[in-house]
Amino acid sequence: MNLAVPHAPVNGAEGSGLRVDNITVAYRNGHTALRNASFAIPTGTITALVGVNGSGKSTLFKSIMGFVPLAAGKVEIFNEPAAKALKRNAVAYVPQSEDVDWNFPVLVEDVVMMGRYGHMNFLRMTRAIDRQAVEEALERVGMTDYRKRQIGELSGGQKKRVFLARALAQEGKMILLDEPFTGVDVRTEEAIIALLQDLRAEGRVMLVSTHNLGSVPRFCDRAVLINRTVLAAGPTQEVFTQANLEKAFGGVLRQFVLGGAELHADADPRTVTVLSDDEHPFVIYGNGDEVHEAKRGGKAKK
Ligand SMILES: Nc1ncnc2c1ncn2[C@@H]1O[C@H](COP(=O)(O)OP(=O)(O)OP(=O)(O)O)[C@@H](O)[C@H]1O
Repeated sequence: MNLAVPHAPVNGAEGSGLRVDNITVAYRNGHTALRNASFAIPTGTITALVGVNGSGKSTLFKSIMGFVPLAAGKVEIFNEPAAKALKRNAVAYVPQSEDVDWNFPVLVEDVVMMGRYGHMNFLRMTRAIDRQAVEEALERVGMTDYRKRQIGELSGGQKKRVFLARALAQEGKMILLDEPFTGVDVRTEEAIIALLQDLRAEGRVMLVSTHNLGSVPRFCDRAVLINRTVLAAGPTQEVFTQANLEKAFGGVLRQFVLGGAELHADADPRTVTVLSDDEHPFVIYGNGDEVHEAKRGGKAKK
């Protein structure tokens, strides 16, 4: 297990993407949502951000984006202070659906164009290069046909795609995605995962919060487990273990184990363990060393 420590080394050959160094975030009502949280992730990777409701995932995204102030600690992006990287548009943020006002009357193509604002001058005159970036981004998420639709008229999955397109149009080297799979069907989830994998191949760095535990080992190289602080962070194989998930989720985690005569006709001692916080479960076969993808739509029993 690779417990997060301040200044944890990032993988040798890869560059430093994000370094969260001992941050504490307290809201105005006095609630400390994160305390002494530290982890580091390299470029060219996808990192899962996992934790129970209220564990501080959205707070972490907002503190990286500079939307909430840090009471202590610092965030570095691509080896420079976060504020500097944010100013040069290096970070794109796809917020949780609940954080967006869908009644705001705006066309799909205008939402995607917002990703270009940081590339424009203060008059926000769109240039051919901006229009081309919007077109390419819409094409990449399969939403070209919806460009003239009002954003509020789209389904949950379509809205997510549009916000992904906005992040693409921004050309951010780092993309933060807050629960991109919530409320989307399996096909859209697969499409989003394929897109994230392409972006990883381009050398970008992505931090993705999700409750779909079963999907994490399939597409995330790394995982950060949080509950008001970072409990564990590092490569998925080392960090995304039953013991760490139990630590992160406590009583919220549902678990059932199949073994003995229920599973085998012989004396094979191996078991199937299903862990879920009620989205796609995480299935472990054997003694925890072998990880198998969860069967889609499966639900764990208490
Ligand atoms: N603006 C705010 N003012 C005060 N407290 C807040 C504010 N936003 C969040 N909190 C509190 O901070 C804690 C962390 O919230 P946060 O939204 O970061 O959790 P989360 O892990 O993203 O949860 P979920 O999985 O439900 O989205 C919660 O206890 C929440 O009530």
